[in-house]
Amino acid sequence: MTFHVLITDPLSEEGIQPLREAKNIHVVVDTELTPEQLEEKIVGFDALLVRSQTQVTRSLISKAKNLKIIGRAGVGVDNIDLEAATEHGIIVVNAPNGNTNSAAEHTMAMIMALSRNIPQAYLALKNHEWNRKKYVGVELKDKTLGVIGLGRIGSEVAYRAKGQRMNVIAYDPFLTKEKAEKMGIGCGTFEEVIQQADFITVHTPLMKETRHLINADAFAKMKDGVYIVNCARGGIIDEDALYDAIVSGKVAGAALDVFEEEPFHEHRLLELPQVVATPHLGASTVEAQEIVAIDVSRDVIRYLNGEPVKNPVNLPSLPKDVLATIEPYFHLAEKLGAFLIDLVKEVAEEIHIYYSGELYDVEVSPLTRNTVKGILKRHLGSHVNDVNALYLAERRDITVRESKTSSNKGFTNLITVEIKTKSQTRRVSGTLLNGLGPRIVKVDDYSVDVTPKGHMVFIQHIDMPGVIGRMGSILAKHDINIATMQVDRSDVGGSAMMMLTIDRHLDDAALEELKKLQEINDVVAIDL
Ligand SMILES: NC(=O)c1ccc[n+]([C@@H]2O[C@H](COP(=O)([O-])OP(=O)(O)OC[C@H]3O[C@@H](n4cnc5c(N)ncnc54)[C@H](O)[C@@H]3O)[C@@H](O)[C@H]2O)c1
Ligand SMILES: O=C(O)CC[C@@H](O)C(=O)O
Repeated sequence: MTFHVLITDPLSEEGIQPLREAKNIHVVVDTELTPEQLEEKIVGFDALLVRSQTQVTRSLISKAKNLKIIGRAGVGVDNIDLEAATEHGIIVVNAPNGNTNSAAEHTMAMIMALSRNIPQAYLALKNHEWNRKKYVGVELKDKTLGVIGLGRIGSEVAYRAKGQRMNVIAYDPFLTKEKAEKMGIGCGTFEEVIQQADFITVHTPLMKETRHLINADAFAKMKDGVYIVNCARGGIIDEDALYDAIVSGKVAGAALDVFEEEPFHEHRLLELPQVVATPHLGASTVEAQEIVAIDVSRDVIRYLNGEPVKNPVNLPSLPKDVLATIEPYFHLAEKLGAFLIDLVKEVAEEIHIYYSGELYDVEVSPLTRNTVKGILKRHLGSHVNDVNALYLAERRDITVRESKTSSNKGFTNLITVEIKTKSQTRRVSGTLLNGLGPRIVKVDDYSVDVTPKGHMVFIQHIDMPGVIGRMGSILAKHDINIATMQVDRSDVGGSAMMMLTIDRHLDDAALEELKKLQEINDVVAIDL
C-alpha cells in the first residue's frame, strides 16, 4: 500500500529525505495552495505536513477523508484545530525540540538589537544619515530580564541572558523555587516579574489562558521605560495596548518576531521607531529546519506503518522504556475489548480495565485506549482509533475506568476487561505468555487458554453427558471444522462453558440450531 503525503509549507529538503526514501510513501510538495484549493486537494492524502503558515481548520479536516496524521514541523500547534483532529481520529505530531536553540538565539539577537537600536541605526546609515546621538542604547549588564514561560525556549533564553550578566527572574506555573535556584535565577508571580523587569520576554504557548496576557493592565504595572520582546506567538501581547504603551512612553521599545495576524505587508506597530521586528524567523535556521523536518517525517513514517510515534500532541507521549514494556500488549488489549463486546452483544455503559503484574507500575493509558478502540469498533466501525477512542466513549457517556491491582492470580502480567451493559456485567482476562504471545485465560469465572485470533464460539450450557457430541454433530452438519476446544464448569452438573476455535465464521443457521439444543443456554460467535 502506498501512502500519500502532502507538504504545504516550505520544509527543508534534507529534512524530508526520510519520507522521500520510504518505499511505501509518495510525497507531494505544494506550498502555493489557497485554502480553497487545499480543501479540494486534501481528500487523497494520508498525511499533511505543515509549518506555521498553513491553517489546518475544522473545515479542512472535515474534507480530509483519508487523513491519518498531521505533522507540524515546529513547536506551536495553534494553526491546527486539535479538537477537530482528535474528533476525526487524526493524530497530530510536532517537533518540539528541534528549534529551541534557534528560537532562543533569535530572542537574544532581538534583545540586543533592541537595546542598541541596531536595525534603526542601520536603516539610517543606508539612508546616508550618520547619527550617533540619536541611537544611544542601554546596557544589558545588571538589568533585570523577566521571562514569562520558562519551558524549553524560556530556559535557554534565561541561561543566555545570565551570560550577558543580566539578572533573570521568571514566572511559569510549573516553576518551583528549587528549580529557579538550581538555574541561578529568581522566580515570582506574574505580577512580581512584570513589575521588576527592565526587559520582558514571553515564551508561553498561545492558548485561551495566554491570549492578551500582556495587556493594558499588565503594561500599567510595569516599570516606565520597559522593553518588551515577543518571539513566541502573536496574540500573547495585545498589540493595540502595546501600541498605546509605546506612544505614551511607558514602553521604551519592543522587539517582535510574531504577530496577531501573519503574514502581513503593513502593520501600524512597524511605523513606530521604537519597534524592531522580523517576520517570524525564530526557527528559521538551516539547523533547526533540518531537525524539525527530520523529526516530523520520521514520526509520519512510524505512524503510517503502525508504529508508535515519538511526539504526539493529541495523545500523551511516553518515555522509551515505558513504551517498550507496554507495546507488546497493544494487540492483546484491543482483542480483549473486541472479544468481550462480541460476548455481551450489547452497547457498553461502563468499561473497567484492571492491570496487574508487570503492568502494575507503568503508564498504561495507551492500552486502555486500545481496549476501548477494540470495543467501540464493533459499533462505530473502522474510523475508531487510539486517537479518538476515549473521546468517542465520552461522547457516548460510556465511563472508562482504569485500575491497577496487585492480585495477578499467578500470571506475570494480566489485563482484565469488564463491561457493564444495561443487563449484564461480563469479564475477560488475558496475558502475554513469554515466547507464545497473547492468550485469553479467563472468561467470566471460567478458565481457558486460547489465542485471541480468528473465529470462535463461546457456549454456555448445563454440564451433562452428550452435549459436546450433539454440538459437534451440528457443526459437522454445517461443514464447520473445530480447530481447538476447551471446557470448564462451575461444579458437576452445574453451569459450564465451551470455548471453540473454528475454521470459519459460525453462520446464523448453525448458531440457531445450536441454540435449540435444550442443554445450551447461550451461544455467541466471536470473530477477532
Ligand atoms: N518564533 C518562532 O519561530 C518560534 C520557534 C519555536 C517556538 N516558538 C514558540 O515559543 C513558545 C515556547 O515554546 P517552547 O518550546 O519553549 O514551549 P514549552 O512548552 O517548552 O514552554 C512553554 C512554557 O510556558 C509555560 N506556560 C504556560 N502557560 C503559562 C502562563 N500563563 N504563564 C507563564 N507560563 C506559562 C508552560 O508551563 C511551559 O513551561 C511557543 O509559543 C512556541 O510556539 C516560536
Ligand atoms: O515554522 C516556523 O518557522 C515557525 C516555527 C515556530 O513558530 C514554532 O512554533 O515551532
